[in-house]
Amino acid sequence: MASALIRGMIRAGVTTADLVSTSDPLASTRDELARETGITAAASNFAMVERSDVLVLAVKPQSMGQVLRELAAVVTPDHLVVSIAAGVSIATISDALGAGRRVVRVMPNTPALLGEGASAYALGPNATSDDAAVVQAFLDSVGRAVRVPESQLDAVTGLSGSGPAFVYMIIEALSDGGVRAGLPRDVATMLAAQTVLGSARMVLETNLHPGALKDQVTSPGGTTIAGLHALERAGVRGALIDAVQAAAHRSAELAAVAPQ
Ligand SMILES: NC(=O)C1=CN([C@@H]2O[C@H](COP(=O)(O)OP(=O)(O)OC[C@H]3O[C@@H](n4cnc5c(N)ncnc54)[C@H](O)[C@@H]3O)[C@@H](O)[C@H]2O)C=CC1
Ligand SMILES: O=C(O)[C@@H]1CCC=N1
Repeated sequence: MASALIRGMIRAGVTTADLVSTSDPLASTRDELARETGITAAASNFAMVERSDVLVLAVKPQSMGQVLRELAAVVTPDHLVVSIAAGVSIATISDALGAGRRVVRVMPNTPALLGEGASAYALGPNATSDDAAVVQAFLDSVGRAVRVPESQLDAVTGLSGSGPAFVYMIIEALSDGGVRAGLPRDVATMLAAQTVLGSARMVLETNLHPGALKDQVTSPGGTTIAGLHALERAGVRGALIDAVQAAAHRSAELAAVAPQ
């Protein structure tokens, strides 16, 4: 996820490679990212803190405890700390880093790589309006971003954080449908992906309700209503609601198991 954000931000021109550093205990990971993007690889998290104003914590929730312990001695109120870890609360991060630390919690998603991310963020009690502006600009450069109360971030994680995987599965299944109906795989996958992309843009750019746009496609006694009936019989709406709810629930569970 960090790689997608770094590449997306440099691609958008909101920062330049010489202003970004990465640290990762896996030398191959940090060196490859540095080589491919032109950013600097730091030898340790400690070295990163010394040279940075904004620290983005992009490790697995299960690794956050260790990282926060490493950083506690060196992070000051002069740093803005941005966490993208699912399920790790602002209170957990603030408690580990010490009083007065400026913390923002973000839930991005991987299409940020292409400037099409969907992100939400919440401010910790010491984060300033300038910090909000920095994070908003950083996320706007890689897609759309919205500020929410922290209590909504598990729901965001279930919807847009995990959502790309749900959509990829839908695209793969639509492509299977095309193949089942006789199309070559490459044609089917292109048509499926472009149909999802175009439909998403229709929702965002016409501001019409998705149900109204659905009705525009659906002729009386036609092909679309036959397909919609099959989807309703299979419970697709319920399955997608369950998927988002399950992922949101898991995000809340990670809060309990994450940094110890
Ligand atoms: N993958 C996704 O679509 C999204 C992930 N996230 C969050 O982003 C975070 C990272 O997830 P991924 O990028 O998928 O995982 P990843 O496993 O691809 O990346 C985590 C990186 O952290 C490094 N790392 C481990 N311990 C470290 C330490 N002590 N110091 C510095 N680096 C360390 C690992 O070597 C690895 O390169 C997670 O907390 C996840 O919840 C949030 C939104 C979307
Ligand atoms: O699966 C995960 O835990 C991460 C968080 C959101 C997307 N991927």
